[in-house]
Amino acid sequence: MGGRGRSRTQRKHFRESRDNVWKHSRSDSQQQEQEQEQDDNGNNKSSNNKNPSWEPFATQNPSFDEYYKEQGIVSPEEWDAFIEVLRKPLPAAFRINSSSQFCGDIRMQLENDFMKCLQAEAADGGEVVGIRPLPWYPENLAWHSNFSRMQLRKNQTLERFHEFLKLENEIGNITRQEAVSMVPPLFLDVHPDHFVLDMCAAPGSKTFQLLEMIYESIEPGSLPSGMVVANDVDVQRCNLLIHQTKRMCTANLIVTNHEAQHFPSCHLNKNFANALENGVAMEPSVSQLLFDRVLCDVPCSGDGTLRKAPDIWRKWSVGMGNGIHGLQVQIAMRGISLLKVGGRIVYSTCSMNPVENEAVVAEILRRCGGSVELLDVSNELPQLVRRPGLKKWKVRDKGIWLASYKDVSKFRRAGITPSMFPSGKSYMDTSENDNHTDLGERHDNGGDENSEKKDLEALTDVLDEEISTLPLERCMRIVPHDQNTGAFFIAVLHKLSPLPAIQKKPTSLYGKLKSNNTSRPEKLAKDVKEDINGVEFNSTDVTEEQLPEAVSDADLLAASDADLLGNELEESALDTDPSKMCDEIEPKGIQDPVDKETGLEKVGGKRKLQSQGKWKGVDPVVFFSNNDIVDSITTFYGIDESFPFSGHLVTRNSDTNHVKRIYYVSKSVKDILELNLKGGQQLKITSIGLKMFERQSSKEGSLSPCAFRISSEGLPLLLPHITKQIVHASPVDFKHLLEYKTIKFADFVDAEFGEKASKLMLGCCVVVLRKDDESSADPPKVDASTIAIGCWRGRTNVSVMVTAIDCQEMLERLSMRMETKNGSELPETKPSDADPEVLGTNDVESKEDAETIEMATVG
Ligand SMILES: C[S@@+](CC[C@H](N)C(=O)[O-])C[C@H]1O[C@@H](n2cnc3c(N)ncnc32)[C@H](O)[C@@H]1O
Repeated sequence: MGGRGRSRTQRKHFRESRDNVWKHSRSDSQQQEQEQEQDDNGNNKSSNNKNPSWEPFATQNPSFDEYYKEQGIVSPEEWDAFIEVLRKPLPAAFRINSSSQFCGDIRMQLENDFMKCLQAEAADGGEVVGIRPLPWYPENLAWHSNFSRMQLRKNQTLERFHEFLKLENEIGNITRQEAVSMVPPLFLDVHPDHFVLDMCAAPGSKTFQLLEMIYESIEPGSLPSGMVVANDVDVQRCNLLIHQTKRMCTANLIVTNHEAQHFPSCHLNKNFANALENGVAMEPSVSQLLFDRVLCDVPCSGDGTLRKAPDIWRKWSVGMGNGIHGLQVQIAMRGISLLKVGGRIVYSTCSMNPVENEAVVAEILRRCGGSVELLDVSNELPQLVRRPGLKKWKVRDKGIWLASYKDVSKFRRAGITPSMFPSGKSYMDTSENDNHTDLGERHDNGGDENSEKKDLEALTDVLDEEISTLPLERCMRIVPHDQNTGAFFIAVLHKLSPLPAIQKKPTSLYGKLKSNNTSRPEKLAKDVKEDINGVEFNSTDVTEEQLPEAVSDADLLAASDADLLGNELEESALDTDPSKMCDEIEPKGIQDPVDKETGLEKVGGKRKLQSQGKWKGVDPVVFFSNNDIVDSITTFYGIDESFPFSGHLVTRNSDTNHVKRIYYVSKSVKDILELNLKGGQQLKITSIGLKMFERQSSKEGSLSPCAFRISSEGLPLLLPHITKQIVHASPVDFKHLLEYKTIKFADFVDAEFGEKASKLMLGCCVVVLRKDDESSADPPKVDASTIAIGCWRGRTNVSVMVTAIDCQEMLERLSMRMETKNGSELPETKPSDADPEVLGTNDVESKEDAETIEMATVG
């Protein structure tokens, strides 16, 4: 699976929307130049730069220094080393897609070719240039490379390596990803039968990793029983996520577009449950959507990505972390509520700030009242250097250090909450038995803001330190100077029992509601009840004392539909847009926010809104039930009966006669889809399943007995199950097809192959590369190493439906395999004349429907 099967259109989107990490951005080189231009204190020497757009990024920010020195995330002795590394550009890192058919070949090439060549050159006195596997990532699948443009220009091996990376990245065999961003999925312990929720998933690098884990050890032609739901609130970033994960060619993924803190608890609705009781409907196999694993990679201030995004130096302020803490708690709590008992949730940020990290973890532990445990994972990934979480920290607000909530003036209580402090205690809690004068109290009784500030400044020196009693040392903080990376924070939690139900006083619920939306009390009460039906509750063992915040987790759980908590975030005066904060690339240059296949809404565009589904602007997902079409496809390709086919097909168009694309969904996704349909379409699905068939739109296509061709994404899954329209080619004919794209039946080197091809029906067919030990008489066998391409059997020839770049990659892989095996190349014979009848050799992009030109391999 993965690393193949993208159409040119998809790849174009993908390329345009991603930074090219192999090409040092101008900011990187500017940063390097700037380093040279700085004096020892980090001050800029060059002051005569008139063009502001050419200003180098300032890699310093006094508030940043002051804040983190005080928080003690590194010791005072380490500070200089820490800050020095933070100012340096980040080395590139990438992962080999473990589910790609060519995973082993690529790893071998990195280990035996590039790494060794560069080592040999260094030993010969050349410049030392590092490419090396990340020691903590399993099976040498993740790599780090560090070289400058100058080195690239001077070194031939590096130049070759650079070209290799560009090609494999484009093909999808490798994925560029910041090293530390690869860590959270590794702690999630995902198995192929798990249902996994990735709550804040775009642009999708971690989703891709999770999918690879689901697919581990899965045979070609079969699917894992687990699945991934990847969610993001941002429509445009959802599109990026869809394009990223499409490279995985998976039927086990649903992409949704919700606020994670309000992710729906998808369960049977009351009407359906009643119908069941009356024996009216069939019971679905899943009655509520809960997950075995949840990844909660929340939006954050992103200061762990300073090396990659040096503009954060300028933007950084204390308010960024304070402003987003509340949302982070809400998202994590929602994740825990959607987690099965016994399941694991990973909370992560690319921020170093304890308010976004330890404070959030501490708050969720308090809210969960013993039903969730913070795991000690110190013996997992032992080679990953990390530091224990902090037990104490302070909160800074408006230039003042606050050691506990009692230090917060009443004017600031909307933005600074008790949950930000190590004890998590509210003003009421901390003022009890407190002998010294309490500022909060004093100002509640009529102090003005200026005198309050003076008082607080005076108090700063004598703040009582709060120390958390929770085992926060089990959290992990990765700091840049430990292993030349970005920074990251990770906490691993285990759900031990159902979440406690909170018996809220009706007044606080409605009080909150009143201030938000006085006209909705009845609706809210109904929403709460419905959601409680869906989410597990145990009303026995929690008291309000365990819930320091005004809004309890019961509210939080209950509020997935009600907009109960929305205002809390607004009140906390975010000085930055959380949806744009991310440890990964920004979706630059997305040309068209509509994914034409998924039907995702075009923001501000002219797309006609569909009204069939619950969600405006998003085409509904419908099971494809046109038996005539399904039968014609089954017969044409001879799909064997053992393959679960009918019932697994979906489309985004309820008019089955005009369907252009048919998608395949795994059993797990099918079950959830059925649940969603029966439960009132709670899920806003922007993409689902694997594109398996596409309507053939060309003139010649209409002459084929089957209107639908197999899409390149669908071929790997279908290949072991098709018995017709499939032929095996010798290596030399296979290579010729890739080289010349169209070959007349009579021109194949193996005449028998030409004859067999001519006997296929007009239309889509599959050409499989014959293995050394197979004769043309053998029936086709398919295994993990089988290589196949989608082709078109025309009137006089066979034409490949493969783009030029995919052909190039496939040819390179084939010749590398041949060389390794025989030490020899394939014979260079050329067919008499390549016929561009269907697809011109160099004409792939000019065809009317560029998406018809595809390739697929099995793996
Ligand atoms: C740190 S990035 C996620 C990176 C991603 N996990 C990856 O590895 O590629 C945070 C993401 O959260 C999304 N986001 C922000 N607020 C959100 C919310 N309330 N609900 C869901 N997603 C949100 C942003 O759009 C952004 O894509």
